[in-house]
Amino acid sequence: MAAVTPSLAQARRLVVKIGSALLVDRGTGDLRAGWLRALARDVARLKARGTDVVLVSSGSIALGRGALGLGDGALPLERAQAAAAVGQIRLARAYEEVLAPHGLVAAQILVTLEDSADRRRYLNTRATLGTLLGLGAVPIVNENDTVATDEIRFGDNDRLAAQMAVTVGADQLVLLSDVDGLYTANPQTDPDAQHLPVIDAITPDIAAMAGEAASHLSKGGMRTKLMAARTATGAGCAMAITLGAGDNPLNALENGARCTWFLPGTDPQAARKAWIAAMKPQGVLVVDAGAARALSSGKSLLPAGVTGVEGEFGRGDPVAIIGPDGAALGHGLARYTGDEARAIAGRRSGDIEAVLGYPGRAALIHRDDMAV
Ligand SMILES: Nc1ncnc2c1ncn2[C@@H]1O[C@H](COP(=O)(O)OP(=O)(O)O)[C@@H](O)[C@H]1O
Ligand SMILES: N[C@@H](CCC(=O)OP(=O)(O)O)C(=O)O
Repeated sequence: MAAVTPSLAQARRLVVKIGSALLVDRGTGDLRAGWLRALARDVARLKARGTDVVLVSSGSIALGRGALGLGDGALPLERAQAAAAVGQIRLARAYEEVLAPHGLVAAQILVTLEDSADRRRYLNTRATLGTLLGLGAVPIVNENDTVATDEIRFGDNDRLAAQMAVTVGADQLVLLSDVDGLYTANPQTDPDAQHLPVIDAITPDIAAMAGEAASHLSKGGMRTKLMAARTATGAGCAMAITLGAGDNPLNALENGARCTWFLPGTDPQAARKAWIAAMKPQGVLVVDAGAARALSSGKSLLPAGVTGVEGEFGRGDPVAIIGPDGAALGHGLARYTGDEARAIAGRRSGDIEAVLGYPGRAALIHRDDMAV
């Protein structure tokens, strides 16, 4: 079956990566305000037809270095972090200012690699981003450069953007770049390099084209974009690389501007269910017949339907779900600890606050966090 090339017109949830070079004029260190205003028009158009949009934007170091008089040379990590702290305020305000005339609210999200490696933090980030998108806001994501040391840095926003696409369950990720896609070789140095419009599998040949094998010293470029493509497509998200420098690059992409699409083998929901199903359960929830029926029709698991809880598990940990006859029904991520689950098992959701002494979520396992 021939795979269909994605179109931005079909995106339900879109993540767009915007690099420093697009946002900030290298010569003056100033924000490219006209370009950003045009991008905001693209975003407003997408939002108006119901597409959720998350922007992953760098630019904080580039915007902050001038204010601190740090010149335009390479910076040691601690100075880059200092510049980011100054520039991030300006960056967030710039997005707020260009989105506001379209009636759109900007939200700031700062994360590190550690936040996505830790399941609880990942689930919290996912929940907050989901709430923001549900409220119509436009999350603006960057690395939390203050706390990110080398070991816990994404280091480049290509991989951060792919991780965000996975976190929010995006179906499309667009990397706005200084090149209009992947070529058979670096087009800046090889005049015979051929453009590749669609990649349906990242084979060793494709990796070699991006210079992956060349040198561990070479940074950025296509290597991090291929890493991003692996992460995104593995989670069911299509990824495009397209030229970002012109005005309205998202509009241009939708109208057929040259790009490379990396195709996913699955969809985001199926990929997430497979991820949950593959986890080793830390505990067991036994449910009654009514709850078993509710789960098979795609509903969340409420504490009222739980008749037994086994094991010590934390919030966000995977647990097995067992029916009244002992049959394995599936896996899910618990929203309560084992002790909390034992306390609220068999109780109505409205009683949770009285039982625990603090308010909690209505479901013990949300339907999005379940593989049945
Ligand atoms: N096979 C390839 N196809 C396209 N670009 C390549 C390839 N190999 C290396 N490159 C280089 O990667 C660059 C894009 O990476 P980079 O400059 O880091 O992008 P950005 O700043 O947009 O994140 C291109 O301009 C090109 O010089
Ligand atoms: N987080 C930092 C650096 C991120 C960065 O340089 O990313 P990229 O533009 O993808 O190379 C910033 O905002 O300046």
